[in-house]
Amino acid sequence: MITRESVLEALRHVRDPELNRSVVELGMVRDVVIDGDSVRLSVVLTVAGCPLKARIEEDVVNTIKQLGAKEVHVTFGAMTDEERAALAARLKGEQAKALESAQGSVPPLLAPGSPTVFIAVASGKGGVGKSTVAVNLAVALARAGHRVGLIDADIYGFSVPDLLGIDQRPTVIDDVILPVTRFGVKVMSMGFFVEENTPVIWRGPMLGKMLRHFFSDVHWGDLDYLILDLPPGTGDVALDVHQLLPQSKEILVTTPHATAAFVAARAGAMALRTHHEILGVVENMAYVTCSACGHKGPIFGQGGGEKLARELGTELLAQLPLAQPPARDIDDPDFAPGLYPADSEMGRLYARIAARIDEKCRARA
Ligand SMILES: Nc1ncnc2c1ncn2[C@@H]1O[C@H](COP(=O)(O)OP(=O)(O)OP(=O)(O)O)[C@@H](O)[C@H]1O
Repeated sequence: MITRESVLEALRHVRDPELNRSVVELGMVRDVVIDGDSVRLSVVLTVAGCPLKARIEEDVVNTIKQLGAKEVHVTFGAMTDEERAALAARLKGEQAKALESAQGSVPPLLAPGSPTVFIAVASGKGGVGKSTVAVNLAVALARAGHRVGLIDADIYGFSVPDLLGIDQRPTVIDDVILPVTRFGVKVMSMGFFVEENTPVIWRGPMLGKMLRHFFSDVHWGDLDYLILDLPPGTGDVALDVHQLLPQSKEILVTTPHATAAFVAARAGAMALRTHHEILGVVENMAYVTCSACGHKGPIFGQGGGEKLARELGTELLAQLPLAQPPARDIDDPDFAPGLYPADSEMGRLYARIAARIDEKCRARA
């Protein structure tokens, strides 16, 4: 027999996709009324117009039907301002607990004992594919079952939302920001907070502050990896990230051209000075594969990645070909202009990089 208690018990397993908490635990399930094999209830969302409403409804209905209910009627409402403030305070409290023993300005997730591995993706100059590597690496780690976050720290030149095809904005509960989840990766970008394509004209200190907010005010939940797409070069923001994340590891992206590798070496030298462990070098746009005969020919020079890895005393993680993600219907909800499918050659190369990185990080842990 279906009872109010059995419904609530079953719904404990339904999670709010953004907060990754049980909808019952979050106090979202109200007014459960049972009438034979018909169940009525209301679900209060954190914010009206929550983009994940349809998914929550589907999960709630399916779960209750599994109890044997023939009809399930769900009505939706939104939390009151007071309820939302209380929830935000609770989320902040949890975040604060994780940093109880953190010192100074060390961000929450870096509290001693936190298992999250930070990986900054850096390059000497722009346009070498740093953001593409950051995005595809993050998704490859998520595809392998890891819990992954991605911060677009390239504040002036944010491109992560575009590469991942994100047009959604993050949900904000009072002053707590919930990252946007796409392809299993929790994403935060400056691009979410500026008007369509307007230039960011903030100066260094404000940018540093923004980054700190990305750590302290974003509800990341538990993460295995947090990937940071750094701005190119060795400017203020990159330096800020280095200081902000003393335990971060680093990946350097370069093209095979000797000049690109020379410039990338400067970014690498900064990582070494700030005692960041360099996990390896990714040489991007290393060659083109002839579609007729399969021959792999260099196009932007040769040897830059290997030379850079040698100079920095690290390994060359991969040489990636010049290849665009396959064109897809732009209205396809799974379309992401900068993401390579898991079953493509590039997808497999990224899976290999992710596995190697995981192996290295685990070995250290
Ligand atoms: N291996 C590749 N093959 C073909 N195109 C690529 C490859 N890697 C990146 N690109 C393309 O090159 C362009 C620049 O890539 P991306 O934005 O990732 O570079 P970036 O180094 O992050 O640049 P910036 O720092 O200026 O943002 C994009 O259009 C991207 O789709």
